[in-house]
Amino acid sequence: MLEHPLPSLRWGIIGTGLISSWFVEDLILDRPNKVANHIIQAIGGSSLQKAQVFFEKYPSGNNVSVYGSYKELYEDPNVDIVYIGTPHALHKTNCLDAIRAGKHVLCEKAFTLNSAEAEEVIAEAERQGVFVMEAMWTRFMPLVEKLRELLHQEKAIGDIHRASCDFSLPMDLSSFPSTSRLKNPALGAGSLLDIGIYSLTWVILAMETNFGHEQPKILASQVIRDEIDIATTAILTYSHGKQGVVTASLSTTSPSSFCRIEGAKGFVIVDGPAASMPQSFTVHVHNQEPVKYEFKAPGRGYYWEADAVALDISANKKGNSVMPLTETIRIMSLMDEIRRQGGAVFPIEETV
Ligand SMILES: NC(=O)C1=CN([C@@H]2O[C@H](COP(=O)(O)OP(=O)(O)OC[C@H]3O[C@@H](n4cnc5c(N)ncnc54)[C@H](OP(=O)(O)O)[C@@H]3O)[C@@H](O)[C@H]2O)C=CC1
Ligand SMILES: O=C1OC[C@@H](O)[C@H](O)[C@H]1O
Repeated sequence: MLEHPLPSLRWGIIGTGLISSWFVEDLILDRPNKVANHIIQAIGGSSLQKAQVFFEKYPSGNNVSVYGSYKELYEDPNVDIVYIGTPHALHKTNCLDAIRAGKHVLCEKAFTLNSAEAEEVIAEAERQGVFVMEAMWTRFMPLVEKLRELLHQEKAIGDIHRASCDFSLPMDLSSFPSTSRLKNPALGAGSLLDIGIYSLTWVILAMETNFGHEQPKILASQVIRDEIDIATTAILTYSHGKQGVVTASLSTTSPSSFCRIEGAKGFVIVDGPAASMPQSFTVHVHNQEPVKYEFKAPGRGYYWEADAVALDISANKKGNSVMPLTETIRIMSLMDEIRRQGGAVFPIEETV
């Protein structure tokens, strides 16, 4: 019998910072049971020197084109999809430019600064007939798939009543330059879009069998310092008294047990170095021995989202079912509401 070749995707990477390096390192990993081939076709930086340094530090093949502008990368006919690893405030423009050049797009979280920007990007992708997805990589981890199966199909802890998740990462912002994406409000800095988005995602993964079936009410508070939210707390209240508690802070450190999900018959604790990187979870059912599920894999795990994208594009899909575009818009709207109550405003929003 003839074997079908694996789908192949030729990636153009824009932004030569931290996440682009992690993404490239994972994509070029030699790993077992691959479902797609990922080719790093091009690297685009804001200068040729930055792109060259990135390429030399993370060598990803012999035929990689190295560009000193994003525009050149968008115009490269050998690039199928653009991976956007730039600060939040640039995502809208970077997405629109790539999409208008006819490229598929995988854009880092948070997808844009707000839901209006997300809608604009998604509408343009629809018009151009290209694939687009927010790179919320944690959703694609086998751990999350197994956890959701246990919570929502098998009802391992019965009806879920509450979930709480924390992502806190102490940052000495005073030591960062004002140009840092983690400090500069004009680049979309703040606890919510950078790390609170993971806490929000976990609460939604735990509480919602069907994403967006019910829109929770939000009660939120933020601590604003030097024009950015350095801490965010939001309570999501669903009908029948179910609640989710979302926390994020740039002053404290999350516990390794960063998420707790409570149901009528027991609870689940999720562990890992951060809410973005879960490694295990333990199911505690009343009067039974706890059961621990551990997940080990090579690298960091960015290839799962990349594999999903490759399979979707080879099937001619324009969006993904694990991170649907409607869900990206809804997450951005929930964060809009959290910021409306909490007080975080991005400079570009003050002028509209
Ligand atoms: N999924 C995950 O696990 C993670 C996701 N992220 C997300 O990735 C994105 C980028 O974060 P991260 O890699 O940490 O950021 P970095 O600051 O490390 O890198 C961002 C890159 O964007 C480019 N860039 C373009 N314009 C600017 C500008 N005005 N200021 C700063 N950089 C600029 C730069 O590369 P160049 O100049 O060469 O174009 C820069 O190196 C964010 O959306 C963040 O939320 C971040 C960390 C982990
Ligand atoms: O997505 C992220 O996860 C890890 C954090 O270090 C980073 O700031 C954030 O962008």
